[in-house]
Amino acid sequence: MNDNPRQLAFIILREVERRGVYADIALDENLRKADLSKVNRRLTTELVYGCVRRRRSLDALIDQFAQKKSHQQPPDLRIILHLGFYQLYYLSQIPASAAVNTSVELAKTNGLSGLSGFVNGIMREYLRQQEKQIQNHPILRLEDENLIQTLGTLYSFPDWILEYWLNKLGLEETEKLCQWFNQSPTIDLRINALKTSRDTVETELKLAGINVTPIPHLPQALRLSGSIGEIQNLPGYRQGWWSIQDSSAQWVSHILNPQPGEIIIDACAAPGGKTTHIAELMQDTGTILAFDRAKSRLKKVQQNQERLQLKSITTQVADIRELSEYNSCADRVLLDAPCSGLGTLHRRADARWRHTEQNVQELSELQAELLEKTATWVKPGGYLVYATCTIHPLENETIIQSFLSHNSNWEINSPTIPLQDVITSEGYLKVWPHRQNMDGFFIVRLQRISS
Ligand SMILES: C[S@@+](CC[C@H](N)C(=O)[O-])C[C@H]1O[C@@H](n2cnc3c(N)ncnc32)[C@H](O)[C@@H]1O
Repeated sequence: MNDNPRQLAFIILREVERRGVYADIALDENLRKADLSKVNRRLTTELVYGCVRRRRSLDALIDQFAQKKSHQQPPDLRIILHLGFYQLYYLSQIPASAAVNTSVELAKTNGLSGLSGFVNGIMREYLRQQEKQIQNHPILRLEDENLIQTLGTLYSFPDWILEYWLNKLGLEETEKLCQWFNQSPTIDLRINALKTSRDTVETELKLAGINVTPIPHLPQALRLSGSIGEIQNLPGYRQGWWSIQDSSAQWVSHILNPQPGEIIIDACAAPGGKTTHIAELMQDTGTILAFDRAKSRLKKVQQNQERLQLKSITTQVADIRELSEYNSCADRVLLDAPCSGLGTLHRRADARWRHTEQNVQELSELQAELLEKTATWVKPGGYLVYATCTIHPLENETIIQSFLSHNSNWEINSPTIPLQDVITSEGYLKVWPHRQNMDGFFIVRLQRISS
């Protein structure tokens, strides 16, 4: 058992930085084993996600105050300095003395007693500089001559992502997007209209002391803010009144526009956020085939179907590239494609460091292959919705343009929705997070106009 949030954060960060474990998985596993108060759980979570997200900025502080560069420091010491600087630079509620003393303690308890004086010295030097700091001269020193590196140091993103955003959005919007991705994510609910109404859920949540606001233009969406506690304990969860789903993702099934009684294929369905939405929109009539190659994730589709008390979904574990049946048999197909998730960087602290231009390219090839395959399942006159939670064109526009260039029997069927400013002239729905205040998304509806 570990009841020290900083020591636990150190252990988790070591798993993330040195063994490559996903931050959310390492955090969940360790929090489950630990015996922490609610306050200390929150602090551990903040420290882990904060240090992972701000790694580049924290390294820049080490580079600025130590003689050796961050990557030359002993790996455990670097983690301890990240934790210390994160508290000093980003967490105003933690007294500086507590940040320094606990970091020194961390060095001593983790086999780095000989370097505890160095930890103390570097953090006190930071505080001395901070005292001297004049307004408009931030303590984090920026290399003004290179804009991408300046932004990278300040907002902690890799160069290749910043370069793309700068080209696409310009400086002002890029900064807004960086700031947006560096905040903690909000939680949106999608109300199960077959069980209850949005007003009822809103009232019940407010009675339970939760801050909640309806989201404009989306009839089933509510946004929660502030302290929420365990999701499973919120009113209506066990009764299947709602699911957690970001507002952007809720647009996908509305744009698919499934009709009662139809045959729908959800090609990459797990864990079932959109599959269950489709079933709800179809009044739970008709047939929904939900495929996914990940067996354990597909189980969640079944669990969600049971909790929401739906019955029209049939699941099948499959790599869809290997399915030979289903030719021209579906009224509508949803391809919610595997993607880099570059529109949801605020949700996964380490995602910005895991992806590379190379792996976006590889994903793009897989997406093109999945689109060719799933298009064969649609009846003449039927629809296919292609969606991703990335804002990278290689995974979005490029895939669709290439598909249309050699499939003349398909065209874009531009959706009419109340939020018309997110529909481009080509008919794509593109959500930029900092503009619409929701996850970044790309959605397009295609129609098979002839056989
Ligand atoms: C974006 S996620 C789907 C999210 C889901 N639609 C939802 O709303 O909950 C993409 C999914 O594609 C699945 N996948 C990737 N390649 C696949 C393939 N070749 N065949 C079937 N499923 C695949 C992954 O296992 C993953 O669950």
